[in-house]
Amino acid sequence: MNTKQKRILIFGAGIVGSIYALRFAQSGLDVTLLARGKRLEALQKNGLRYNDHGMIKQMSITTIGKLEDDDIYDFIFVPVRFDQAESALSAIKNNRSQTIVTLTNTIGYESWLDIVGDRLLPGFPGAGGDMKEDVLHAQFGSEKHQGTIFGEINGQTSERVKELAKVLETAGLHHEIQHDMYAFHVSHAAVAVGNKHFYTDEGVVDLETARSERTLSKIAADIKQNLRLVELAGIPVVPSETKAMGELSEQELTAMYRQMLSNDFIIDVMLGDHAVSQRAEIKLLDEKFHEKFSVGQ
Ligand SMILES: NC(=O)C1=CN([C@@H]2O[C@H](COP(=O)(O)OP(=O)(O)OC[C@H]3O[C@@H](n4cnc5c(N)ncnc54)[C@H](OP(=O)(O)O)[C@@H]3O)[C@@H](O)[C@H]2O)C=CC1
Ligand SMILES: CC(C)(CO)C(=O)C(=O)O
Repeated sequence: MNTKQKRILIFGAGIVGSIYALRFAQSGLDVTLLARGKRLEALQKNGLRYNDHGMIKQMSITTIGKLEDDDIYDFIFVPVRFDQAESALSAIKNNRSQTIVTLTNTIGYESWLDIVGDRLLPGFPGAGGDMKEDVLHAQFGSEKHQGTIFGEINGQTSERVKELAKVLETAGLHHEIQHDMYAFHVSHAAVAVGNKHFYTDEGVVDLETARSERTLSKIAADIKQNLRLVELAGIPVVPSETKAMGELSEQELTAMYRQMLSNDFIIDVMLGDHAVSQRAEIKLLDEKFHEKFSVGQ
């Protein structure tokens, strides 16, 4: 079957889901977007609105609010937050599609496998951004290692892995087939949970506080400690860019984050409107990471 004839569902219309849906639709792929609540209403009323180099544009994309069991897709992408993944997968469980690609932070697959079995193909998004008043502000990573990362849990290059690579190629997207997805996810989470220091009980700290020595030195210390815990558990830190972060001094990591926080796009990703709603994900990921990898476990 031609790649453009493959049916693709994006289950979840947040930032990552919207940007993949947009790119797939722009590339002529057969994509459907599942949304809920106010986001569903907005998509049905205005289409998918997005920022393109300062101009607000709109794309019409087939949007649904409910997935029927016999509505079968070649790939269902699940770009939801870690704290939402189990309920999203449970909502897909009875659908008869065979491949469910998660684009979600995680530190393991046990509960997901319990829900959808070996239909699970874990991945990680190669895109990021923010959503402001229902307008998507996002972009894909510009390097291969920042592309869409995916792979079978057993590391094999299965037919569906090859087919997914073709879909991403058709959409002109960087991607990397990862043979140790678990190591990738755990390594990535070890770094991502450092962002907990950007949160307060009310929301997100301001830019000045985020860039302060006090905040960044806590993030740097956590990242080093977390990556050490991953290695102590006998898990390789991947990719090499993440491993290299663990080898930097705390001062170097602090300087790296300060530099990142001088880029408007990264400021939006880490401290923008969406970061506020991501608090629950980072908190849960941090808790689960430390339950699993604390010294002595
Ligand atoms: N945004 C970014 O810059 C980056 C994100 N990531 C990771 O990618 C993953 C996805 O993130 P992101 O797109 O930002 O998250 P969002 O919160 O923007 O999107 C998740 C979307 O999924 C919807 N959703 C969740 N569960 C269901 C369900 N059961 N039924 C229907 N819709 C559902 C949510 O709806 P509702 O709002 O109603 O809950 C929301 O629209 C996360 O793990 C994140 O850490 C990784 C790198 C960068
Ligand atoms: C940067 C962060 C924490 C925010 O979206 C993220 O989700 C990630 O890279 O894993």
